[in-house]
Amino acid sequence: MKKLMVAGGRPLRGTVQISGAKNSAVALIPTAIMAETAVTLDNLPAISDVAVYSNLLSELGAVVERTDDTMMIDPSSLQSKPMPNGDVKKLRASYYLMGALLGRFGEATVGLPGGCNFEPRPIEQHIKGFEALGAVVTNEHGSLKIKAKELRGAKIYLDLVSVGATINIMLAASRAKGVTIIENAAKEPEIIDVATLLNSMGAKIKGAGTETIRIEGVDALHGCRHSIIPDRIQAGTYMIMAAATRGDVVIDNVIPKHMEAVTAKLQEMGAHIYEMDEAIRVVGQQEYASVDVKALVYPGFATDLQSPMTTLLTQAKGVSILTDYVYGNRFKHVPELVRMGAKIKVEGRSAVIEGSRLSAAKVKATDLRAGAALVIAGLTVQEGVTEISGVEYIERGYDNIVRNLVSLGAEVWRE
Ligand SMILES: CC(=O)N[C@H]1[C@@H](OP(=O)(O)OP(=O)(O)OC[C@H]2O[C@@H](n3ccc(=O)[nH]c3=O)[C@H](O)[C@@H]2O)O[C@H](CO)[C@@H](O)[C@@H]1O
Ligand SMILES: C=C(OP(=O)(O)O)C(=O)O
Repeated sequence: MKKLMVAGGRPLRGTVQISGAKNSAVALIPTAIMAETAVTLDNLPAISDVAVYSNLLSELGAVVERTDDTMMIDPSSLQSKPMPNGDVKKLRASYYLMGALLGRFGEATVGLPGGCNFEPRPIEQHIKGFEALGAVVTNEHGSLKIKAKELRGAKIYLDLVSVGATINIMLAASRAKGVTIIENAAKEPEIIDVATLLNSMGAKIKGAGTETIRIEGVDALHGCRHSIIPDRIQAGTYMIMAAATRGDVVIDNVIPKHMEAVTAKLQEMGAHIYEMDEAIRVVGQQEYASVDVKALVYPGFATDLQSPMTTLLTQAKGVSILTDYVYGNRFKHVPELVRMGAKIKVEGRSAVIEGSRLSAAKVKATDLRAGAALVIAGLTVQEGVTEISGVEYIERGYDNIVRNLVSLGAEVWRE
């Protein structure tokens, strides 16, 4: 089993380049299969979720060519075949194959998704959307079989704000007859990124990034070239790392607007932040004030940064309360941080975090962002080496994390 070793006590200094966004990439790759000609994606992150998705597309018969951070997807000979098991279970975003295959072929059979399972993550809103568009959905031995004689536009009011459901409905509705309106849609930047690609492919989508999205179905979609937006969660993680190690880091290739909730919280704690056009500099301080954080849907503080933020809050004076309104049980990092000396209690959907000194320990990442939280903890420890297992989770979403941290002066290696 691979392990990540972190010898802490060194302030991070220098510049880190942020790759394209995982949550965009894993939606844009399946979106590409709706075209009749090749789609090229630039600024692709080097993460395992992307590698797994590339295998899924090859399995379906697409030609996929990858060079550096570019992926060419030629889906002209792709077919809709059942994908009940195997790689679909390795990542959450395999659910986008449902909307993409349904849109292009009128049918899809896809196993229920895997990914980070920090709590049950139902997808009934996706199903409600497919059904509203005229599909019949059945669950057969853990796979969803989705079939439509004809997809028809519909008005769909989501019961809750869901990134996955919003994108999945956008995908299928792009090829439906007539107009679909999604109300109470998610507003995450990744949704705008998917709508931008779809529109470049010939779709007619308006309102992505607002709570009402209007999709006018079209008869066919074609290939194009698209550059993926920067990963705001990786960027936020490096911002938190810079603050936690009392370092001075320029986080480059970011959209500062996407980072506002993190920037505001770090400033409230006392960190100094300088925004540039496409970069953010974080200058850490020796002392931090405790703050309360509420993880919410965008533009609120991202739930995906909740675990990294938990670690930073152990470095503040006094008691901070961090509440996750998106995933109320996303606290698997807490017992591991407690092993490292953190004083944290979970109460309902909140973590109550008291400032404390962390020490090196053997800990286990059980999901992607829990892994990031442990890396940050390891970096803040003054003496000793923190040994983190479960590295495969971290590799799902952090592009070249070891190389990046080493270039910022950290002592981090794989074993
Ligand atoms: C691949 C990807 O982009 N993953 C992101 C996406 O996940 P994902 O798209 O799975 O998350 P959603 O936005 O759908 O989930 C938000 C909340 O709604 C609930 N829900 C969602 C759908 C549904 O049908 N029923 C239901 O109850 C979920 O359990 C959760 O409590 O958004 C999450 C919230 O920002 C992020 O943490 C994930 O990193
Ligand atoms: C939860 C996450 O990813 P996924 O939805 O792909 O499991 C994440 O990126 O933090």
